Amino acid sequence: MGGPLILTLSCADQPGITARVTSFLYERGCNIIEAQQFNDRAGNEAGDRFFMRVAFDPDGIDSGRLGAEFSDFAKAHAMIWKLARQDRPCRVIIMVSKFDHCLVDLVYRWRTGELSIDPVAIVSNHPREIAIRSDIGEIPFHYLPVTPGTKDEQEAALRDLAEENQADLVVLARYMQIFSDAQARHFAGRCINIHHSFLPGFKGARPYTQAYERGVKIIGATAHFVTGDLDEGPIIHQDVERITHADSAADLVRKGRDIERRVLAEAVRLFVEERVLINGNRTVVFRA
Ligand SMILES: Nc1nc2c(c(=O)[nH]1)N[C@@H](CN(C=O)c1ccc(C(=O)N[C@@H](CCC(=O)O)C(=O)O)cc1)CN2
Repeated sequence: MGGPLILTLSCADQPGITARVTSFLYERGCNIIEAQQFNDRAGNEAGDRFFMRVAFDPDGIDSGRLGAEFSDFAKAHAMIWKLARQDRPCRVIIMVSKFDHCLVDLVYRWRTGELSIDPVAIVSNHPREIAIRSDIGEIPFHYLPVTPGTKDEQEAALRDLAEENQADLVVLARYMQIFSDAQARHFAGRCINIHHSFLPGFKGARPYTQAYERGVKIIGATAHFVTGDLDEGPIIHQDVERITHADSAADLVRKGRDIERRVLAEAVRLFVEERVLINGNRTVVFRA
């Protein structure tokens, strides 16, 4: 019998829903470790939306049987839900173009046991000697070059790689090619990008140049889910740093690297721990 399970769900808000979910677990001998919920009263046309994350010890019940019984419960409440094992590492494909600082940071946090991930592949649209300047050890590297004429094939190759490796998550760690709408839809909710600006400011290419020319006093980074709309996916995590008039564009790039690394790592941790729920074009993040 494995360790704790994590149940995440969303549904139309309804009186007593929290009690019904916790009672469902209690009646099957489960012991709740952590529970958080949020009721989005943002005035959606469909009404208030309820979100919940429950970590629990299944104790006596088999997770397969629990899932089957919860499936009936979820149908009765029109829930979107997921049941995951807390101790199962998240199988991750990490994609990179020419700047590997975020990639190397994720690999370090994996090697030290900080991030519960299993990096099943590293993918770049550039050859290994261009894309990777650091030791990535035994992680398989896949060179997937792309041109406008080969984009369909290159994207199909990524889908095949994700399927073959049963990847749970694709991380765009400064991967600088735009996913087609179809590719973004294929990986909806399981592809995270690190954008090197404090969105919604400075979308698109070369955000540090844009920021320098605008004369900003703060720079930032944003980790978000990838959608067909460039740099407009639901935001997971952001952070910023102050800069001054004396900082050059190169200084912004240098100072930005540290922000990008920590923002992406935190977003991956939140995803791995099933703490991020998508709420339209926003997220609900149940932080520890
Ligand atoms: N469908 C999506 N694909 C990608 C997203 C996204 O949000 N939705 N994020 C990007 C990463 N990114 C910023 O974080 C980004 C990448 C590329 C560009 C861009 O304009 N690229 C040019 C070429 C630039 C170059 O080669 O240096 C282009 O493709 O025409 C802007 C932002 C990853 N993919």
